Amino acid sequence: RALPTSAGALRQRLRQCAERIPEAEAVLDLLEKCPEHQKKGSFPVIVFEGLDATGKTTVTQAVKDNLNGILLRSPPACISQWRTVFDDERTPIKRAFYAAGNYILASEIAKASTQAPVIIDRYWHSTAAYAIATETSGEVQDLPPAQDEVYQWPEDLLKPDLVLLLTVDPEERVRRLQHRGLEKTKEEAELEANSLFRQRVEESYRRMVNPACQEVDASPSKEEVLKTVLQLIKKHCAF
Ligand SMILES: Nc1ncnc2c1ncn2[C@@H]1O[C@H](COP(=O)(O)OP(=O)(O)O)[C@@H](O)[C@H]1O
Ligand SMILES: Nc1ccn([C@H]2C[C@H](O)[C@@H](COP(=O)(O)OP(=O)(O)O)O2)c(=O)n1
Repeated sequence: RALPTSAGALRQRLRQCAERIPEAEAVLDLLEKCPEHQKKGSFPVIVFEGLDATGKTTVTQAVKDNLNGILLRSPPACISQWRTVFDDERTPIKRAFYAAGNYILASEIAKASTQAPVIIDRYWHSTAAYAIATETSGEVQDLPPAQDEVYQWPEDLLKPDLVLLLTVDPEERVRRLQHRGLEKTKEEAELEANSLFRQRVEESYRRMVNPACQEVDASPSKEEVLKTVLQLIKKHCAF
């Protein structure tokens, strides 16, 4: 399968292409500096997932301000300048890059969660959901069955305390995309053109387990969504 699900597997894949792609060597160097099996600090780690334009950037910023937290994202800033290089590569190499981003992010999370609540814009669930949706075609019924191991969290990757999946109804999502007009990744362009792909990504998010995502209807106003999210955090994360 295209998605490597351990640090060892993704390192091996990056090593195989490092001679041809110098950026892969650079990612490997950064990975090397991250100790394996990172442990969380005592502050909660809260992840926001969802399709493009569901409001992740908006709500993560607001939650960060509200909780005096630290905001992180996957892929992390230290490798995001190489994103365009890997987005143009074959699927297995591209997936290894995003997977590596999550492992590098884990060491940032470990450190930050000793200091303050950590809010994260995309993490493993995004890497998995986009990979699964890209490898299948057609309807959500054609996805791997619900109990398949592709929906499992990697054993050696730091787990968050809470994962909130933001969903908006399709009409509202198109409205938000149109209002924004930022440059989109190739995959996001396809996503817009192909609503079946969008459905497969969202259904894959819903099937993820250990930890599973908790779905939040992000169609209401920014204030309403923030209120709902803060209540969920209060309920699930004692701090
Ligand atoms: N609850 C909301 N109601 C209406 N518009 C919103 C809401 N949340 C975000 N938006 C707008 O929708 C667009 C996409 O939001 P953004 O936070 O960038 O999403 P993402 O990070 O998930 O791609 C932005 O123009 C943003 O201002
Ligand atoms: N942790 C992550 C984050 C993004 N990806 C991939 C999946 C998609 O191809 C894109 C989506 O990223 P994009 O830049 O559109 O995300 P935003 O909505 O701007 O936050 O990146 C990933 O595989 N793993």
